[in-house]
Amino acid sequence: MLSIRDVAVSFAGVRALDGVSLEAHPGRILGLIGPNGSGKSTLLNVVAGVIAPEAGTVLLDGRPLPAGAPHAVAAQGVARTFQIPNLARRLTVAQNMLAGARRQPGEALATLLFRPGRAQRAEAAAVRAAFDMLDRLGLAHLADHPAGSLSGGQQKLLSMGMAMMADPRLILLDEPAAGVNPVLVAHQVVFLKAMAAEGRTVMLIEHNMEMVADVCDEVVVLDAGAVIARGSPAEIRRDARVMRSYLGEIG
Ligand SMILES: Nc1ncnc2c1ncn2[C@@H]1O[C@H](COP(=O)(O)OP(=O)(O)OP(=O)(O)O)[C@@H](O)[C@H]1O
Repeated sequence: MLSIRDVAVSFAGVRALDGVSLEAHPGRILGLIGPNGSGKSTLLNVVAGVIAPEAGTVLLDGRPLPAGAPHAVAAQGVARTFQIPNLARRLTVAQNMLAGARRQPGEALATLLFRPGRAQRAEAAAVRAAFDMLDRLGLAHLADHPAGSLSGGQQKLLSMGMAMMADPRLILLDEPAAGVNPVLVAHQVVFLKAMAAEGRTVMLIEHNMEMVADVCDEVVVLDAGAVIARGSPAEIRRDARVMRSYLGEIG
């Protein structure tokens, strides 16, 4: 379980997060919504260890996640995607997917020198896992294409798969549906539900309210750096305060 407790962040004296607390549970998908500038990305960056909060803690399964140390946070089983996918555009789709795999034993020099068979087996398993993931995402037919030649939506799907290759306990997604056509959003929905069904905790920032309603078990609404509502997607749609702060975007 992810527990965010009383997290506060300021930028040059401006409060971006003002004592935010929330919980996200394994096997469930939590949506984080709110108007532009309400602090959603900042909160994601705190959890991912990119921003060290000036107050508050983030716990994963009861243990504090290191603050301001993204690699250490990733090593605890936290993966994320970005608004703009972080891909090696000239490498193939399959090579990108492989790069998402958790450090393989083959990368350790000692293993390579003294246990070459083990390193080879691990590499073969990683290649299989990468192709399985491409299959799940409906991208297998593009395996040999440069990642940069994919559509924006396909790149977002690829980056989701890459994040999943590390077998994370917690996955953080920043606007996966933005600029993506409805067919690929439907792929994302199926994929995210499957990830949650495997017992992972999923937290996503999303402006696409149709996707939020479709995929999220629970929604937390931020406004001006504070949580103003939480509940099921249906409850959030009925919340008058949310409607007031968020009317233009909730549709
Ligand atoms: N690196 C930064 N330096 C200064 N101010 C920042 C920085 N990052 C965010 N902010 C400010 O913090 C507040 C919260 O921003 P944040 O990006 O977290 O909001 P958001 O809800 O993710 O917005 P959006 O939906 O537009 O992505 C905003 O007022 C923003 O201008």
